[in-house]
Amino acid sequence: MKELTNDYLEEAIEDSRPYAASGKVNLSLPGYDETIKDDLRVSIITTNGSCFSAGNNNRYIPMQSTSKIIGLMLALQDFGKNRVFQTVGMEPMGDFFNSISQLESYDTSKPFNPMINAGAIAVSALIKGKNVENRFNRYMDFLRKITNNDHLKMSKEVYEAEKSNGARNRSLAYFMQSTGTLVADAEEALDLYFRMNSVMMCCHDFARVGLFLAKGGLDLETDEKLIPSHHLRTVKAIMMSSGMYNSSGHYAVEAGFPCKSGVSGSIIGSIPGRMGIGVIGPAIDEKGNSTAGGALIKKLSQDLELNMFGVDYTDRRRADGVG
Ligand SMILES: NC(=O)CC[C@H](N)C(=O)O
Repeated sequence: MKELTNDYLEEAIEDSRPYAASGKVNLSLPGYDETIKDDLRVSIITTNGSCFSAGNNNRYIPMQSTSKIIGLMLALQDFGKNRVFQTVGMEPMGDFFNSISQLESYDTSKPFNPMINAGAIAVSALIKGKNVENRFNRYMDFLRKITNNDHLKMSKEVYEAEKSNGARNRSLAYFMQSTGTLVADAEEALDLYFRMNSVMMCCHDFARVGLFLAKGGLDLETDEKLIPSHHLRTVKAIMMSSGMYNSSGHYAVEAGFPCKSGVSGSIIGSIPGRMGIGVIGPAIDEKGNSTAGGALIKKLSQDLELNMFGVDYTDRRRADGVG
């Protein structure tokens, strides 16, 4: 096993950076262009509080789909598991995250899971509050506590881009309104969903979210328990089965811990009882996952023996030049 140090992470980044070449930057996001294609950064925070990081950018990027795990936590808090999973399924979809056809084919009363767009929009409708503003404030309060970062905020530019590029998400929302799946008005659910996607975070913040899930849902400053462990377990299980969209099976095998990606090139990883990982690598594959970031996640799993299903000693011997 490799030792987790900043130097090790710098090496791991250089090994993984070439994978950016096979990805594309999501040009619909403000500030995203080819010049950032090779960016790669990682932060790791262990449950005993040690921080490690590497990469030469300290970029704040939109959460995009990594927001789906925060929305799910709030909905679970507000309504409990049974009610949430009456609205949204818990099964992997095996198709693209914004699929329209799958919405009708599985069970017309609910989307496959909360990690795809339709599922997250349905979950947004469940978050309590007297209006969108109030619901979003609850989201931000929770997120600021989780990350211990009071400065987090939404980017207006990203939010405007989400709205103007949101035709596909509107189709999903209005379809769900027609079947009675959405418990709020479609435009309101979408507005909250767009805002949640547009919150800007840095790599350290993403790692903090992973750590929060890994370390029992504690406020990192006060040790106050912010969410019951059984909800965290649900969120991590759903991340494992669906967090990397239709590559989730691949990541379950090759990384072996819960991850959630976003089309901004963000990945949150959570290794229960051990650490949270945040990765930023803006070039993504056709499924919406960071190519260099994904390679890095898999490398970290192997080198640091993070696979929850057991360590592959053959790989270790190979890495050590034995056998
Ligand atoms: N996969 C993602 O990160 C999806 C977020 C994107 N803004 C969308 O709604 O389609």
